[in-house]
Amino acid sequence: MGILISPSILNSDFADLRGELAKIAGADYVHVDVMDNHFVPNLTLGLPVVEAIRGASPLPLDAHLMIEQPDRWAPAYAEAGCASVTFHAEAAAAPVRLARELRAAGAKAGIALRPATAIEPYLDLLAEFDMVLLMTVEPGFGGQAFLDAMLPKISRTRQAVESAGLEVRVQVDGGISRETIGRAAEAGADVFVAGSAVYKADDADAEIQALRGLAEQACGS
Ligand SMILES: O=C(CO)[C@H](O)[C@H](O)COP(=O)(O)O
Ligand SMILES: [Fe+2]
Repeated sequence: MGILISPSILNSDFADLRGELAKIAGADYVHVDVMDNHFVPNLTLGLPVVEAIRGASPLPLDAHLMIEQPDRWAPAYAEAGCASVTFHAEAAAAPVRLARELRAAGAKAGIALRPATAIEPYLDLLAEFDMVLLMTVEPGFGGQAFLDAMLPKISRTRQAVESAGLEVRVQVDGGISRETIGRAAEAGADVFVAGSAVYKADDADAEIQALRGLAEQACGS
């Protein structure tokens, strides 16, 4: 299905979001980290800012909701025009019902797992989702080190997707850089969130293309 790069704006300059969005024109998505200070110990932005980002960038939005009660709040992100809405398995009361609501509202539905959450209970539900987001750091902050211990989970997820004949994307989020993207791609990830790596680079778009090249090389596409 091809490699997708979804830069996270978490560590960009929030005082100049329009300028920061313009730097990543060569990306496939804009990854927007919504944190509520309950599910994770950090507070970022919510629906009004997501709506403003949607108006300021032609790229599709990839919303990563690190919030409690996604069953109650997530559909509004689909209705606001996010192309993809991902909620955490640990916070959702009824993940299948919520995924169906997101799809009915016209968004792709994603389910995210913290590093310590096993993928196995969700494998029989894969057809309900367009994407599985495997966190490769503890959610809450950008700039953390990639957890190599997540590589077997990425492989098991990819194997399950393939053996079920599904077209579910496997997204990795946290610590993705030129140093780590190849290992994640080799394990089977095909959507890569990169925050610090992209926004710390002198040329964000060139960094996106470098990351894309390394991922393609690693998975032989
Ligand atoms: O969901 C996240 C944190 O919870 C961010 O998307 C992620 O950390 C991206 O930043 P970086 O590439 O710097 O790790
Ligand atoms: Fe994220």
